Amino acid sequence: MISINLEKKLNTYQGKHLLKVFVEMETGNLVKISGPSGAGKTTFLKMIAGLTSPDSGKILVDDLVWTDTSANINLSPQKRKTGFVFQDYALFPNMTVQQQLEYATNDQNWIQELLAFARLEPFIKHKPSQLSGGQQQRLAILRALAIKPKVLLMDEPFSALDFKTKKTLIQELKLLLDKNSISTIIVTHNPKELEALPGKELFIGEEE
Ligand SMILES: Nc1ncnc2c1ncn2[C@@H]1O[C@H](COP(=O)(O)OP(=O)(O)OP(=O)(O)O)[C@@H](O)[C@H]1O
Repeated sequence: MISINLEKKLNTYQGKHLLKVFVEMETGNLVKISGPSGAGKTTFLKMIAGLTSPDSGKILVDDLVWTDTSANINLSPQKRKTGFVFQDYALFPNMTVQQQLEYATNDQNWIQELLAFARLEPFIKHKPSQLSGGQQQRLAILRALAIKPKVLLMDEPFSALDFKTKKTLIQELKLLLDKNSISTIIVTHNPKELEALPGKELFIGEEE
């Protein structure tokens, strides 16, 4: 069970805005987060990853406390082991497909399994600029999964892709998540595009 209850005052160009989110999910399930631009969706993911601190709140992951502001607990990003897939992929431009995965894990069997799953084996010697948008996004997902994350966080992962590539990738992601039972939180502008992925939907909107 994962329980996340966080509050943070955001400094937006329209003034202060209170981001307040409560979500509970079974381990291995998926939650889809949507909401208007600037609502704090990315900030919410960053607080889960430990990259930004909340003003108050608690994060519990399988009985382990990641954050508890009342007890002054805030685990480092390394200790949380979250996988983060960014909107712009954030791949290392000078590393090949294989090197990006080896940077994340030493487990060669797991790397081979991931590469086979994403059909990227023929491209292991390629750098990101030599890959299509869909292949780059597959690689970004594989790299996040390579560390065998406790929670996979995805920030608008499909927004840069065309409709057909998006649809194929979402189907692939569904199989991968089902097979490996990975708890996933995915942010989208457009919840409709994630219809094929079963999971709770949560809207982050205006609070104050
Ligand atoms: N550490 C922080 N402290 C206070 N405010 C912040 C912090 N980080 C971001 N913000 C502000 O919070 C607002 C929301 O940003 P965020 O990127 O989380 O929104 P979003 O919902 O992901 O938007 P988009 O859909 O456009 O990506 C922004 O105005 C930003 O300036």
